[in-house]
Amino acid sequence: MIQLKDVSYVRLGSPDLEQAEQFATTCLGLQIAGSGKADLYLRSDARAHTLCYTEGDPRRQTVGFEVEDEASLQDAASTLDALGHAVHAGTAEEAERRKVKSFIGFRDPTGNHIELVVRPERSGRRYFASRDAGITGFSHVGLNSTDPARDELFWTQVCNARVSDRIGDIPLMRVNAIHHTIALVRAPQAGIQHINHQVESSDDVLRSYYFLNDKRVPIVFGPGRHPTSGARFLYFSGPDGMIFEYSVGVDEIEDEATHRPRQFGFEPASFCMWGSRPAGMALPST
Ligand SMILES: O=C(O)c1cccc(O)c1O
Ligand SMILES: [Fe+2]
Repeated sequence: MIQLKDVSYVRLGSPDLEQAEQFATTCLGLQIAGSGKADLYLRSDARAHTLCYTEGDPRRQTVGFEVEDEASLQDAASTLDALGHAVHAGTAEEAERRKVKSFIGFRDPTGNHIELVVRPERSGRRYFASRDAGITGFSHVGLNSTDPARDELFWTQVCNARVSDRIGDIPLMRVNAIHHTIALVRAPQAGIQHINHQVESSDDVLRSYYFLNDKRVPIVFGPGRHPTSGARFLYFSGPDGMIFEYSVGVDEIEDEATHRPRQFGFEPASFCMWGSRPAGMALPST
């Protein structure tokens, strides 16, 4: 069994790195952590980077998850290989570009690009936001799934994710005590459905709502509150149509051994207990 420790980073292709940098620094509130030939590194917490824009096709989207050590990585490679997933062993140069010791790449059953990494770098300097959005860190991703039931089995039975709750057939899955690190969302093709950063307080969520509105950044859902994790949230869209979420107050699962996933209906009230409706997001809006 592959044991995921945490989500590490997202890599997003973008045809326009300048526009991506502008959005990430002046709207989202990330910190530039440097740039390579065709890479823009961004920080949101103590890690050396949690988001990397790389020049290219915006359909190239990758999520990296941390595993314990080199031996776990080799075990993971064998497990995936035996299950018929083509495994790419990251080269030294590729690992350097990801600021990790080593990694492997593969595709989940939907075709999402996933990387497993060992020893992702942290920074000795504290994260210093380019705009004070109140970000405390990169926390979870929504992943497209062409078959959520099949993909839930992959993430839970092969990667040791645990289902915290379900909305319809969408599982919210954890890999540690945090309510969820991976949410699957039904979609016709692979891709990252949203990228979540935690913020410090509800005030930050609402402040950003007004700030982003002023900046003409499209708000696609919220401000609202998820009945599942309990988090107050705001979703808005960024470069290349990527959706970003701020949220605060995500529950932790107190007792790993006894927690049973709750089933919520696939309806608006399951996504927002305050009555906010998604606009331009693949969620039930009526
Ligand atoms: O936080 C949640 O519970 C949640 C629920 C549905 C969709 C999401 O993106 C979430 O983060
Ligand atoms: Fe989310």
